[in-house]
Amino acid sequence: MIRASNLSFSYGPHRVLHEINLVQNPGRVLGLVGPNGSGKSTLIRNLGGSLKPEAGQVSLGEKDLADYSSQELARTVSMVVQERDSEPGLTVAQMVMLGRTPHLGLFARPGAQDQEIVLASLESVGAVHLAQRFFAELSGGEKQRVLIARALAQSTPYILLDEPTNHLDIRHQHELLRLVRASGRETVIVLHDLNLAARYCDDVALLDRGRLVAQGSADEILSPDYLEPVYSIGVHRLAFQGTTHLIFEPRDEESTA
Ligand SMILES: Nc1ncnc2c1ncn2[C@@H]1O[C@H](COP(=O)(O)OP(=O)(O)OP(=O)(O)O)[C@@H](O)[C@H]1O
Repeated sequence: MIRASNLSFSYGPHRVLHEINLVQNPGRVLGLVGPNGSGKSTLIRNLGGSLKPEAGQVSLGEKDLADYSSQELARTVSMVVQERDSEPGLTVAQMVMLGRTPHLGLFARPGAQDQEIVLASLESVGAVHLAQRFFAELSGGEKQRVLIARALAQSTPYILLDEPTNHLDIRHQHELLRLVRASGRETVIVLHDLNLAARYCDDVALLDRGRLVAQGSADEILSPDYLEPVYSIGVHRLAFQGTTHLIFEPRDEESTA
């Protein structure tokens, strides 16, 4: 279980998260959704410990995040965030091996088991053929899959993903989210695509301008009542083969229709 209690966060003087109370329940994939700038990336970084709350706290399982050592934290939670600066000169295999670092002793070299885990992680994202390529030279979608493989190789009970489907083609978007669900890890995932959230998240938390508007089952939250005021767009729901699909209608079109 991941829990944020009364979490507030500011960049300098600008408060961007206001007293967030959020729970990822065991075994349930939690999606974070909300318009641009609503605070999703900032929140997920607070949940993973790369940003520290200004007030309130985060706990992973029974333990407060602030009580984890950095190595213990790296064995507990992996994060996939938007890669800004690629590590120069690293091959894909070396990049994924970085995920094993928290499990190696001081000065220890990766062993056969680490190599196997790296290979299995690359296999699971369909990227074995890229193993000897330089990471920096990959396409956006290839890089994204390698970053997921690195997080899987980290073998943590918790995984946090910030827009992991960014850059991926439609088949890889679905494959990736299926894989994340099947990995059985406690998962929080930022998604812009509300239809992907409807299909792959059990629960959804909706953010708007740094505040948590609502949290509940995906079915409850991904509905016109919650989405229309936050996104200022018409929302319709359609059931197709047992899955909810959302159809969006810009307000301008509505008024000119
Ligand atoms: N490093 C930073 N320094 C100052 N302000 C920041 C920084 N990063 C984000 N912000 C601001 O914090 C607010 C929340 O940004 P955040 O990236 O968390 O939103 P988001 O919901 O992930 O947005 P998007 O959907 O556009 O990716 C925004 O107003 C943004 O401008």
